[in-house]
Amino acid sequence: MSSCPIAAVSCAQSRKPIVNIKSSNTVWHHATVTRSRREQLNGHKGVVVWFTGLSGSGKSTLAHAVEERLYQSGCRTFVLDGDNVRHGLCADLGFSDEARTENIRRVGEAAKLFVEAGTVVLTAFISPFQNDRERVRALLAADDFIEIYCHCSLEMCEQRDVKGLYKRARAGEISHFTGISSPYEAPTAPDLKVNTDSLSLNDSVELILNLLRERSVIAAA
Ligand SMILES: Nc1ncnc2c1ncn2[C@@H]1O[C@H](COP(=O)(O)OS(=O)(=O)O)[C@@H](OP(=O)(O)O)[C@H]1O
Ligand SMILES: Nc1ncnc2c1ncn2[C@@H]1O[C@H](COP(=O)(O)OP(=O)(O)O)[C@@H](O)[C@H]1O
Repeated sequence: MSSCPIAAVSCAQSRKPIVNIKSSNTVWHHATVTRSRREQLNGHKGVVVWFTGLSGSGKSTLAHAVEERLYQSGCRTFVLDGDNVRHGLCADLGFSDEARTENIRRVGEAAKLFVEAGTVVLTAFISPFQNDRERVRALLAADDFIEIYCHCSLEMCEQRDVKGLYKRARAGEISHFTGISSPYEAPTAPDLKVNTDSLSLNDSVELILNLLRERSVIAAA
């Protein structure tokens, strides 16, 4: 279960938050409808399933395919997707290292709210920096964050070029493009590594669902 929110705030303060907490005269209001009551109602626990990988590595495809399966089995789910979130919550952010760090910080906080709501939230962000991903993990209880590394070679991602962005990045039309002119730090100890350049979509989905069963997020098949 989630830790005391006040403890989470002081923990964030000790880790030097990227955005200073400016609203100092605020007091946490405790809900009577708690996370555990919501989870009881939903029949499953809340969790973050965090997909990371290069553009075109399969994050969105997998997040939505896994969501579909979870939805069909009666789970409360939501996908937070990089492209979509950048149309609203993070519309003010570009692709510098600092902007990506702030993007992931905001998404981590949003994902934490979904977990409090007892939801299985699936996030599809490149999230290229190990520190940023670790900071999100640290926001949550140990069981509440599952990191899935969508592993796919740059060559294959470029070959797929789902949105034509690699071609434009190679032509110099897009700067700071991950894998070309901006770094990607691969996870050193992900909860699961899915090789999307060799596995089928179905097999990849099954791997992830098996992990969710193992972690008791969903009932055994
Ligand atoms: N410069 C640059 N580098 C990488 N990606 C770019 C860039 N410009 C636009 N895009 C599009 O934005 C999507 C990535 O956004 P994210 O929020 O996931 O990025 S990050 O986590 O903050 O690094 C990414 O989506 P995916 O292809 O689904 O990963 C791209 O469609
Ligand atoms: N095992 C797999 N898992 C996910 N996507 C796959 C897999 N095999 C092939 N693909 C294809 O790779 C592409 C991944 O694109 P997308 O999901 O948009 O990536 P990302 O969200 O990481 O940018 C899609 O065209 C998808 O059909």
